[in-house]
Amino acid sequence: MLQVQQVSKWFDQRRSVDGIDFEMKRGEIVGFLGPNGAGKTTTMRMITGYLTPSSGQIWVDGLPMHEQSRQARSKIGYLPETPPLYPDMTVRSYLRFVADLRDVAVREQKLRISEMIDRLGLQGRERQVIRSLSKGYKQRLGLAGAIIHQPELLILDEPTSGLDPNQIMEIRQLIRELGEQHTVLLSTHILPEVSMLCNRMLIIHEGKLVLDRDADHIGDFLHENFQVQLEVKSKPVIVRSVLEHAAFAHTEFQYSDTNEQQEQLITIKLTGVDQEDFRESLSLLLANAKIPVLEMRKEGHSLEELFAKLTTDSESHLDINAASIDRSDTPLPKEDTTK
Ligand SMILES: Nc1ncnc2c1ncn2[C@@H]1O[C@H](COP(=O)(O)OP(=O)(O)OP(=O)(O)O)[C@@H](O)[C@H]1O
Repeated sequence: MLQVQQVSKWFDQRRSVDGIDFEMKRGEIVGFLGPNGAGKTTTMRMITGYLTPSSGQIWVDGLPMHEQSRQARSKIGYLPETPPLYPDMTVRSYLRFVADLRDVAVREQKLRISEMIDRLGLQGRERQVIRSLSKGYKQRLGLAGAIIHQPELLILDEPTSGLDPNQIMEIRQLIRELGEQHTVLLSTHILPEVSMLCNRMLIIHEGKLVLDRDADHIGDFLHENFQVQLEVKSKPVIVRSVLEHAAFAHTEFQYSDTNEQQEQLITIKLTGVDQEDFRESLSLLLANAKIPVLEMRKEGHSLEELFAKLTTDSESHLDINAASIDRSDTPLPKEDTTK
């Protein structure tokens, strides 16, 4: 669906994107991660034809962007970080305007606009002026505008940035639904967002692609053992006696009252002996011992951890050059934790 071949972009004397090379297959939802200024937006703008690469080539569904830009662009829907909305237009008039711009046949426009309004949950707001929409609804409208011409490839630049938690959940759900019909490339700063929405992740750092990997295997990449944060209400002495003999994890306890016989809130960090999920064994163990669990949370990996690993450890087990990206879908060998 998309081929990005050795693409670079120079601004004045500075190279912002440096030899990026990747492909996307039809139906994939790919997360594009990177810190501020890494080159995500610049890469996305080149893919959408808004910027011309200084070198390298881009192909969309077999169409070369450098030769058949108009046809290639017709296959793409693009939602920039700030959607290009006109505040004085109404929702419906904006969609009609974008439909015209995107060459949707006049006879089809009415039906297509109604479809967008239904699909993006904009019912009842057709006549509302854009400036009075909430940020979440503006984002829905931006998405509607991005897909009104039925593109095969959808490029979303930080689609949840600046939204409140409820709006974030709603937009993520919409992206999941859009992913059923479109190939999607979405940029984000949020690592869990990639695990939630994407089946693959690309990481860009200082203009170079440093990781291209199946989204399920980020934990494997970090060589991290499974971790759980637990909150229970009990006597520390009881919880210790139950958990300290558990073979699957090591424990770290935190509680305020030093009297071990005093019932209290106890926070426990459990680190597995390997990457296996031990939550089921843990629940059974606690249930058998009649220890009330107030919260059990799987610990995630932060993007900061991942970047730290990529940039500081890169020499030891990851080649940071775009030419030798690790594109393995199989877990890397486990780290020897006995050392
Ligand atoms: N039009 C431009 N002229 C000059 N430099 C630019 C231009 N556009 C981007 N850059 C520079 O290119 C680099 C990459 O910027 P880009 O916006 O692509 O990063 P990003 O990963 O999208 O960052 P963010 O997450 O902050 O949006 C930055 O150093 C930026 O200053």
